[in-house]
Amino acid sequence: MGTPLYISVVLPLALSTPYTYAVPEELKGQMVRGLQVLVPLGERLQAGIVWQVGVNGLDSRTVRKVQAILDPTPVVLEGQLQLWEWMAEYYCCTLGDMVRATLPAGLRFDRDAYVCACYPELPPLPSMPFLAKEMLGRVQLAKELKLELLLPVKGDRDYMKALKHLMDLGLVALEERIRRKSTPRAKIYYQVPRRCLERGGLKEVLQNVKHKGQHRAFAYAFSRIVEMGGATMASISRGELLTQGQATPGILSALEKKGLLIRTSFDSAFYTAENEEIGQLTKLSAPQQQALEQLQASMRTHGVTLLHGVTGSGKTEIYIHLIAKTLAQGKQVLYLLPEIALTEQIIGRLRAVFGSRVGVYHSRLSDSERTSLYNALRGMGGRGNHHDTSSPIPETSSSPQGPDIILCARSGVLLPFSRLGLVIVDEEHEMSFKQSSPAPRYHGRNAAIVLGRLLGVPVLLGTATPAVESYRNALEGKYGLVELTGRYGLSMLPEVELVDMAEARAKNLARGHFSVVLLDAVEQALRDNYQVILFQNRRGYAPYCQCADCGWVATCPNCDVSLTYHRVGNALHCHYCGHVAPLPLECPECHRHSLYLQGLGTQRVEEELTQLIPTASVGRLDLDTTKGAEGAQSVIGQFSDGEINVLIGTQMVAKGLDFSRVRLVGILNADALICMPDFRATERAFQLMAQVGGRAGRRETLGRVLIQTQRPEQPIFTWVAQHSYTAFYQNTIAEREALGYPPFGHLVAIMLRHGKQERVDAAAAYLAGYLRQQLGDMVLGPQAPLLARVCREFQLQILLKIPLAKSLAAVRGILLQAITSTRAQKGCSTVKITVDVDPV
Ligand SMILES: Nc1ncnc2c1ncn2[C@@H]1O[C@H](COP(=O)(O)OP(=O)(O)OP(=O)(O)O)[C@@H](O)[C@H]1O
Ligand SMILES: [Zn+2]
Repeated sequence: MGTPLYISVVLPLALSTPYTYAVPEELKGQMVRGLQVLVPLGERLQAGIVWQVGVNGLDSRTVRKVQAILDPTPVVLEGQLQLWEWMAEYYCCTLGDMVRATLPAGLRFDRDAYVCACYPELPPLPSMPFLAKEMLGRVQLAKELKLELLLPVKGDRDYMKALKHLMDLGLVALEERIRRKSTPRAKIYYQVPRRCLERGGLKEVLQNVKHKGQHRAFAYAFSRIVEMGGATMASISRGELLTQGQATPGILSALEKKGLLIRTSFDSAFYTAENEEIGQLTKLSAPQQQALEQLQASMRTHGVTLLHGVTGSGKTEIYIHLIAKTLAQGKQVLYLLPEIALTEQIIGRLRAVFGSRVGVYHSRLSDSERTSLYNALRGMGGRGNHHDTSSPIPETSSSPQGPDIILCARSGVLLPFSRLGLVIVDEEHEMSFKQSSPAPRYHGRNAAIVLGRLLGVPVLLGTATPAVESYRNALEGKYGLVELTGRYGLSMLPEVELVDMAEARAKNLARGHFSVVLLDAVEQALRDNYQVILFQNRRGYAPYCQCADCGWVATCPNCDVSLTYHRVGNALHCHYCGHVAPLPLECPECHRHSLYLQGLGTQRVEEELTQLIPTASVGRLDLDTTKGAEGAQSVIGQFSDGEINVLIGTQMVAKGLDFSRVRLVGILNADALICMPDFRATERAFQLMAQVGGRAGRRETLGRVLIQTQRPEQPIFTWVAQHSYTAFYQNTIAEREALGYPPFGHLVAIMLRHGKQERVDAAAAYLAGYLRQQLGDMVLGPQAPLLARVCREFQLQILLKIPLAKSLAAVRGILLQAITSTRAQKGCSTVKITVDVDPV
């Protein structure tokens, strides 16, 4: 026996610290950080990640032993572990939260409970309740049964009592077994090699293929891939070839042998095998070239560089040049985007240059595709499921290190990187980079900056409307700053005009929610064969259903919020809990028929517009139309192809879309953006208006933006109209400084929730009192948030406003103690308490 070795292990549970275990002699040589191991916890076995190797000062008699190593190589790399540590500390979450957020399903383990018979032949039995007898009979017959199969409902009390009775008699035993989460079988896809797609390729192939079935199957695959844009990375599923393509497995393998089909395990949305050469890069304009050189210089001296370029200045083109340079050094690029649903355009632009070297990691991928990509990145390409012999992933010729460019929403920062060379955060100002639930409640951009620092990789933030925090960091010299003040080529920033809706109504120059000015502009644009985007940041038809006589408003029974009327289904919906109710025929309070719909949602905009301008062909882009897997893509695609000429949408239409024929952008109700009780309201409103307006006139024709408002005198409209980010910034930063808001202080929001009001009240009062003793007037509240009740739970919020001079780490320490102490109070243990650092 050598000297004992102890390790600490992070378990995917809500535990604040890793647990310590002893390593058996035979496993000692293999212990490294990031390995996945099996350890005992209480009565059960649990998979966990090795956190520290060599923990001192332990008593070998009390420490339990590691049972097994579950994967031969680390599933979490060193850089990831360091990021976990930072995130858990900064965002007040547990390392267990990090495990759950990081590992794809195919690398996680499930626990199953089995009820096993203890005797092959039953001994004479005492008399027992009927339920127990019946249960014993079933177990005895099967020898062992999964617990969930034995109980009619999970945790059913009577059944659990009967089970306990049998266990006490020693007739059955409960056993826990651990197994790898099953991942669905990886699908097989086929691609057509590049040479066949080139001119004349098909003809030549078909001349040389004599077999009729092969002929047909190949022609089918070819035509489908041409339909998909003829890109070499496009792929078609085996299932489709077998059915629509009328192929047989024999035909497919013959075509494969001839090199006419290339087998891959990945959907084209993912990445494919061929290691293609880089396509042609666009030639940068002189200002773009200069910006590129400035960026490169800045990235040598600054960890983070902000590229502030107006809408349509060609930031994406500059990224592409930087990516090409990074790939040329044999390194990877992480490209973060706020919302993966809207990224088809950007994927297309990157694939046009980098082909299959682009990989996309998003929620539409199946568990097995995600696991494959994760494994490929950690250097275990193609063999990710080696434990699961029942479903071998077909061999692919992909490089073992996975794609070189990884396009992803915020969770991309959690992936394993072994040769990262550049991180790009596109549209860095987007507040959707922040995860609000569940923990870790992290900001993707900020986590990316830390990741860059940990790995020694430059981080590039790009946007036309920087977050106030980022711009300040740039002005202060913490970040490098490169600016592009003009659009690419002949394109100019659009002309912005305000429409006074109060005046329009008074003069009878409004129809429904449209001013006549806006209607005329839409008609004119359509007549000239241009396209239009209309922005209204609310989905549904109308946000209120109200009684004109008694003032009653339809509200959600589970949440403190009015119900939104949706035309589709003619019903009232809660946007928070999903509750749906039919539209009442009369007011439930006063029983008169005076109900009317108030307010404006995208469906109503659509309805009014089609009535007012019947020639318009309208598409809608909001959460309701994008729920299906391809929803957003199909609306965006139809608009790109000109099948529709008016696109109506929520903030989704403000995100980096590049359409060549949009001449007009209309903002229907700008006031709804501005009058929000939030210190970030002005920032969000400015960014939204500048971004959505920035979709207009992106080619030669001058674009026009019409903003409808009741209060045109507000300064924000001047900043938007003059495209003056600087004016916006100077005003906003002064206001933030005066009030001590970020970036002049940190905010931490503590939310308490419970089904009973008195429980939340008591817990919040205690917690706030505890915090106030230590932190004084940094503590605000408790107060009811905008939504005092959501999903039948009452909510109270305590806000910490922490000056920059104060150590955030010290405050977090106090906060965690305060929460522990609150949970220990009588009646408070079931109150849910969540902490959100830097909430948005
Ligand atoms: N050097 C170039 N050569 C050819 N086309 C270019 C060049 N630079 C930009 N463009 C074109 O101009 C349009 C706007 O560029 P791009 O989408 O890259 O701008 P952006 O700064 O990313 O815009 P936004 O911030 O509004 O999303 C695109 O259609 C792009 O292809
Ligand atoms: Zn609700």
